[in-house]
Amino acid sequence: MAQLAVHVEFLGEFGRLDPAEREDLRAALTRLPELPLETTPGARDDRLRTARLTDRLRATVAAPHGVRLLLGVRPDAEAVTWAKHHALSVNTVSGVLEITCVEELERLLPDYRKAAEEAPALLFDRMSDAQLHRLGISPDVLAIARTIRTSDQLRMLEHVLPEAQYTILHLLGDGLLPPSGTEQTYPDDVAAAIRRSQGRIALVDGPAELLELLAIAPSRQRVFLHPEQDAVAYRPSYAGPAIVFGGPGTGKTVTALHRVRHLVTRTDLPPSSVLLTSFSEGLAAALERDLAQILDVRQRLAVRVVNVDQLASELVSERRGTLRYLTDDEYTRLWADASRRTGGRYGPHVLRQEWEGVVFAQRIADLDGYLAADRRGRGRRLATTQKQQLWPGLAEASRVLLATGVWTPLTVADHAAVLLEQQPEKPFAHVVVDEVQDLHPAQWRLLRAAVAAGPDDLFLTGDAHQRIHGYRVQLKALGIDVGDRSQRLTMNYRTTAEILDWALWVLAESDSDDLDGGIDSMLGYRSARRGGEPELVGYPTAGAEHAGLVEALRGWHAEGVDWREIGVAARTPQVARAAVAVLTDADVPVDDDGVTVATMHGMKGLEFRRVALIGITDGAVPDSSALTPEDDDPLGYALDLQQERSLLFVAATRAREALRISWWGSPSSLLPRGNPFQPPACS
Ligand SMILES: Nc1ncnc2c1ncn2[C@@H]1O[C@H](COP(=O)(O)OP(=O)(O)OP(=O)(O)O)[C@@H](O)[C@H]1O
Repeated sequence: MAQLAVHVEFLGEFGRLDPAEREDLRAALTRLPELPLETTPGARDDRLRTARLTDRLRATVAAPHGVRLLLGVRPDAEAVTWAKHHALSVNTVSGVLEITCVEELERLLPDYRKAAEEAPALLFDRMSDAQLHRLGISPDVLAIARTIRTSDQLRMLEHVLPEAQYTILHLLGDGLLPPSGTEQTYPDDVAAAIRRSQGRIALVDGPAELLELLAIAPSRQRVFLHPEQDAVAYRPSYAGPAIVFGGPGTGKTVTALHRVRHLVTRTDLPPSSVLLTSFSEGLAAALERDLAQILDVRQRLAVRVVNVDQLASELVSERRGTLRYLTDDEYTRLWADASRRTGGRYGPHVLRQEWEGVVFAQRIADLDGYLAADRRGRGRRLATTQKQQLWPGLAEASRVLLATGVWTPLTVADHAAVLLEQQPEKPFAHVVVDEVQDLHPAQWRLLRAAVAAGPDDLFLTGDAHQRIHGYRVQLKALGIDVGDRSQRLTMNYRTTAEILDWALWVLAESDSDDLDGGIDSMLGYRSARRGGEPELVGYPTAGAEHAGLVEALRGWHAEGVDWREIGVAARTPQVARAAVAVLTDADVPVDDDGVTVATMHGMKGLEFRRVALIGITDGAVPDSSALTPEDDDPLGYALDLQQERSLLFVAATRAREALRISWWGSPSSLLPRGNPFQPPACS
């Protein structure tokens, strides 16, 4: 009987299916050894076959002599097209199996060549064909590599090129790999290459072992890392702080978890010497749960998982006893008072933003300091007289918040930072932070002070496009210099191409800051999967929208979607609460065993099979109370509006397979109309 094998890409896909679908497939896959393998007329490579699994699904299988390698499971016609367009080969340098979308390479080459003729410089100009060949670049990949102008253009080819070759080109393009190689070449023996590709392919003894493998596939942190993620998470050492960017669902959290794993397996570390943190309690709890799955008990002891506010509160209350925090109402009153101190010239929202984002962010103590302050990224420039008018309100806020013994999470973070800055011994040997885009400078100072500067001190992951708490920072100014240790993940494993494209369009502005004074572009983000277009539904009244929501959720459930796999997101807590009441009345479960209903802020870090965004109504989204008045400060208004887009973007990208957006009355002005995006041909 042929040797059975499974590609890890399939294990990832399998893990994302819902339990019922997994069960059906599991049963069908036990028959894989004896299923008839069909060739595809006109196929590029007759070793790529398909096998019918269910009425709707086919397996794609690589079947060189003596091996059956399961590559994926796709709807009938899609599987056949996939098998027709791809080809197998052996990497000449590493000897691993390669899969190339030959059809797409050939389709793109003429246009790429034409564009390259007009380009002043190309990405691999400084390397000879022989050098690239010695690194394992095959002739067909070389042909297209010779037309590439930028790293971003290369990223768009990620799913067209063989994985190992793409990774080499990607590292070369970013200057992370010296252009040396080897003369050794492996022969074109695909069966041997499969046996050699242990990192990406699991060999199994038979159906029983295949089932065992499928049983561990569903856990999110047990994914086999993509080479792009692996290179980042398991790099032996970084000379200083390192940062990883990536769009939603690109595996930043998974990569952060594996970095922690690398740090604790590399050397024996004392208990709690690695800090793994994120900005909210819920996110830290999820990190803690996921980490336990990839570390043994001894390794787990070396890691402290806690959110930034909790860490700060522990450090400060150790010295100051129980801390009294301002309530939300007191905080609102504080800004109303501050506004009065400016003679009502500036509103509470503007004062709060100016104090949190400039005065407190930069530890400014007096008017002279404020007049000299750098306000980059904070909206419009302020004239000296305007700053003088604002100052009494800002000084009043500083007096209450810094001198009266009441606290907010941000003032606690800053105080904790001061305590750690003064202490020569730092509490952690390594600090790993997820979702860094939402941290305030005071929190950054705390994290900087929690670990001595040096190799592998800070490992950061985030996405400026998902910033929903509005603090823009320049890391260098906060003592965190990432130098050239900034990397990007581009493959979205969560969302379908259709949902991602729609969400990117909502974002409207494709570029955002990269926390380092540069730009983080969305160019090159790709989805591993395809699905239906997002559904957009308008209703005449709020009552009708509620009825439509109940009907839609019941429909999803009837199609076999578990209630727990459905998320409903609203812009405000009031809209979310109204939805909970309506769903409860309609006997739709809304609790730990039911549908999750949350605000868009609360959706961060979660993922669901299907998501409904509700109340996306003109006047409600964007939320006018979150916007700086446009007349007061047009640039501040634009920044706030971008943040409202980011909120919609975050909420939309929680959906794995289906997204529904509804409103009543007129739709929100943030919703795109029509859809000019086409998903990539070769996903
Ligand atoms: N290499 C991989 N193979 C298969 N699945 C993966 C891989 N990497 C990540 N995933 C899956 O993709 C999903 C998103 O991963 P993760 O939460 O780490 O992304 P993220 O970049 O942190 O997302 P976001 O910024 O939207 O919160 C998870 O379900 C995860 O298991």
